[in-house]
Amino acid sequence: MSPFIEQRISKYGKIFRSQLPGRRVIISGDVELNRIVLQNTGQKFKNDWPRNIAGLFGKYNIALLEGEAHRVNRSLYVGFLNIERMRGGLLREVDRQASLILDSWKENSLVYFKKETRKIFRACLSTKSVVFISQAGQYLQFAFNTALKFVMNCDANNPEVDQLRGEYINVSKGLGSLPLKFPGTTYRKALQSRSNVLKYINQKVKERQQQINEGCEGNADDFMSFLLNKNALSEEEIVELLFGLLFVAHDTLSTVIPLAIYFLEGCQRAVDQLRVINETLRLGNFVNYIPRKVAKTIQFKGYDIPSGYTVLTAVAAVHMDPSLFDDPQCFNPWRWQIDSSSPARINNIMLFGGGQRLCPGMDLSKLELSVFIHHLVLAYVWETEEPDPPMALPLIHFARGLPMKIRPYNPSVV
Ligand code: HEM
Repeated sequence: MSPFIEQRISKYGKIFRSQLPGRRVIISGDVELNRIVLQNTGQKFKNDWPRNIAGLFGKYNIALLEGEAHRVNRSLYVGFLNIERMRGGLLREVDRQASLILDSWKENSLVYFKKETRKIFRACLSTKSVVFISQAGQYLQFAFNTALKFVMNCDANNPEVDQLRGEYINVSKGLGSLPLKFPGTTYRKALQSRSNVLKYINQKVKERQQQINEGCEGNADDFMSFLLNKNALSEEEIVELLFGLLFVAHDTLSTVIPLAIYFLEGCQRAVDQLRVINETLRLGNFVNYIPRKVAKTIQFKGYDIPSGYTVLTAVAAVHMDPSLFDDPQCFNPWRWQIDSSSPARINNIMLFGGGQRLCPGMDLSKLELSVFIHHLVLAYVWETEEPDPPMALPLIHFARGLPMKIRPYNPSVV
């Protein structure tokens, strides 16, 4: 078993209550309880958000909103990321961005993401921080550029894009740091970067609002125009919403794409059939657990689940549960085939949460992942240069940036 998979299993039991005084938390790796909790409660542990996350996300972030404010924000996300837009402009954009990245890979070259990343982010990162983001490299570029286009119609060749991406990397590092605001701390840098990005977006929103007022908006089918034309939120809320969407839309996918590539290596049948998305999401366990506040006391399998407690639905434990998935440590995309005798069931996959808070980016994520992998397997054959398994500390990263040797795919040779 790879250390990555071991890490994801060993952290969780089935159901247990935190023994620490004052911590009203139940951690659950039980599929049934997690399904009940995710489907029936939308409430999060609002006031208990770790301070670094609350500070960096801001008070208008959808994950921190409750009640009516959450409903309004969520309906805007869902309204924008609809199926027509996905099939039309979004699919074209994802396709274009994936081709741009993959066309730039040269015959027999070693795609060493750490180096690429160093080049891209030289201006804003220390050597130490390169290790942190090294897994992302070109995937980060792909996911970020795609997101930037549909969030605020900004092109990758815009000179401000590299700078903006660097600022977001700082924000991402801040999420995993201690909330210390002393000069030089990771958290302080992250707050500064958040404020730089907000200033940038604010400026763009003002420019766009003016264009709309003057009737010369052009045909930008992006989230910014969508929000401004809806007139449902204040300018401050719009800026925060754009900041949040840009973050979540690239931070997630730039990690999940290299996970798919990692699991696919040495699994030629899977590459041929490309039924890998569900299996990558199950085994990659990008999200550890999803929190919900218990609304009403219940008894469950001999456990008291008291009102007011937080249940951490340990979705990774469900995904690795041998009673739900045969040989759960094994990357086996065929378990998802309809005629498979294996008990894999799509509703046992909880990576995107559920109920009132089900991830609105779920379909877009699967689209981006599929299109990128589709272009990759049609254009190239790859092997990793040396073992570089993913590690979760707790954010997932590849220590060496998953260096790969690639050559063009030639069906008559392979
Ligand atoms: C593989 C990629 C992704 C994974 C694994 C993922 C996972 C999740 C999870 C677990 C939640 C919490 C759901 C809950 O509380 O029940 C969530 C929420 C959310 N996600 Fe994603 N996500 C991904 C990509 C995206 C993308 C690409 C977007 C935007 C385009 C996005 C936008 C959101 C938003 C706005 C929420 C908050 C929903 C709410 O609180 O109502 N996600 N995501």
